[in-house]
Amino acid sequence: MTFRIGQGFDVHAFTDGDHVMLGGVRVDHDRGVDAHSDGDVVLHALCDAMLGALALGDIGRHFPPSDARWKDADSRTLLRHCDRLLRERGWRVGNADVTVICERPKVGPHAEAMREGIATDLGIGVDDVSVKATTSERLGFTGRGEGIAAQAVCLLVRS
Ligand SMILES: Nc1ccn([C@@H]2O[C@H](COP(=O)(O)O)[C@@H](O)[C@H]2O)c(=O)n1
Ligand SMILES: C[C@@]1(CO)OP(=O)(O)OP(=O)(O)OC[C@H]1O
Repeated sequence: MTFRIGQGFDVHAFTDGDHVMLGGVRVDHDRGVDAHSDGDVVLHALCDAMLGALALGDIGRHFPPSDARWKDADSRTLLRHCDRLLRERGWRVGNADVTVICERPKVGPHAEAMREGIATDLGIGVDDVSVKATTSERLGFTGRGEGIAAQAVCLLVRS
């Protein structure tokens, strides 16, 4: 088999705080997110896409919320762990595409920094990583500003 495809989705509720972690980048905001780790929806969705591509389960299986090791964990650590799992099996991410869904914060000004960090962690080119954003036109939980969501797809190729 030459290719594998995976998709991932993650949500975190907003809570009190002054920043959110998105794609490994600290983004100043008037809310934080409720999470066991740093609550980075971009990296969690991407990890799930990578794991899903090889039918390796999900991040809750690999990094259980019941495990104190992942308390306040930097999600870049989780991403690099998932990358190792793929590479041990002879695969790497060919390209990945992530969409963040929220009214605020604005993601666009931070998208390049996210792409660069993700590309570094995955050992691939920045042109192989896409980070985009959309509002949900004020509809639903993201539209009401109750939480933030991200979805990701990735293609795996033989390393
Ligand atoms: N959190 C967000 C949401 C959107 N953007 C950028 O704004 C554009 C327009 O959003 P619509 O939901 O009205 O389509 C979108 O294409 C993004 O470029 C953003 O940066 N951060
Ligand atoms: C990342 C983990 C780590 O314990 O916890 P959370 O930060 O709460 O994030 P979630 O997206 O719910 O994924 C589950 C866990 O693997």
